[in-house]
Amino acid sequence: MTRPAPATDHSTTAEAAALRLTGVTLRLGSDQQQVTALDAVDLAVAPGELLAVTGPSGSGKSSLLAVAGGLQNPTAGTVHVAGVDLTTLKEHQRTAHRGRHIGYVFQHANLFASLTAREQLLLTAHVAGRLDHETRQRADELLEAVGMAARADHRPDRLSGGERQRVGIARALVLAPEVLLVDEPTSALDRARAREVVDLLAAQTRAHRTATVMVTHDHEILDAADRVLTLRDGRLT
Ligand SMILES: Nc1ncnc2c1ncn2[C@@H]1O[C@H](COP(=O)(O)OP(=O)(O)OP(=O)(O)O)[C@@H](O)[C@H]1O
Repeated sequence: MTRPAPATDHSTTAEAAALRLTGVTLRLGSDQQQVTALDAVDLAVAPGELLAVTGPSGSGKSSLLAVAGGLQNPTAGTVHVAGVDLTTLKEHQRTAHRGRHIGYVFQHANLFASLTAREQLLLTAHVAGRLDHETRQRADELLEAVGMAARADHRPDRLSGGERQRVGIARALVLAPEVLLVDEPTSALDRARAREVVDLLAAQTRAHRTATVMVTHDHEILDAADRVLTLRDGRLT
């Protein structure tokens, strides 16, 4: 399955954005001790764009991913993923929409110990009810693309940290999501592996035209992003 060439123009009109947050505020905690984790955030990410979001500890980075991924409903504002406002959906509809349109890459790859690299991808497809010929083929293509074809039958205990992270990236892409949310992908890796992983993320973002948001503390990888935004006290600048 080939998609059109990546857009070079990342100007994110409402229509073009695969992910769009408008006026998103998230308040957490009790009435007495309320924290504004996100404060009137507006954000639009286009297909094929890698956006890096950085910011100090407690600035709202995890909250941003949780809201963008539909894991947390904002106190105010709208969150459009692939044209649908997640905040208007019922819980089961949101879960279904999330599964269909959003891929996640975590800080640690979070692979199943008993499954091979290929099986990690196939399980994701199976859970989504999409373990068909096309998806199996896509899984093999992705393992090839992330340089893991030769180790597709290895379990995680026989893979390095960087290799596990590569499998995690391939797994996040197996259902061809429009939006890819990435949480500190390099924090467990040495410099060389971190560079490989972020370059791979950038390449896959372009190849698969995902709108990718990567939260990171790691300033050395920011050059791989098309755009860098900073969160401070829940405000995005
Ligand atoms: N469940 C919660 N209840 C109350 N406050 C919370 C809760 N979760 C997070 N917060 C607060 O919301 C703010 C944003 O937290 P968040 O975890 O999004 O920041 P972060 O930038 O991801 O931090 P880090 O880089 O340390 O992971 C912080 O002030 C945090 O203390």
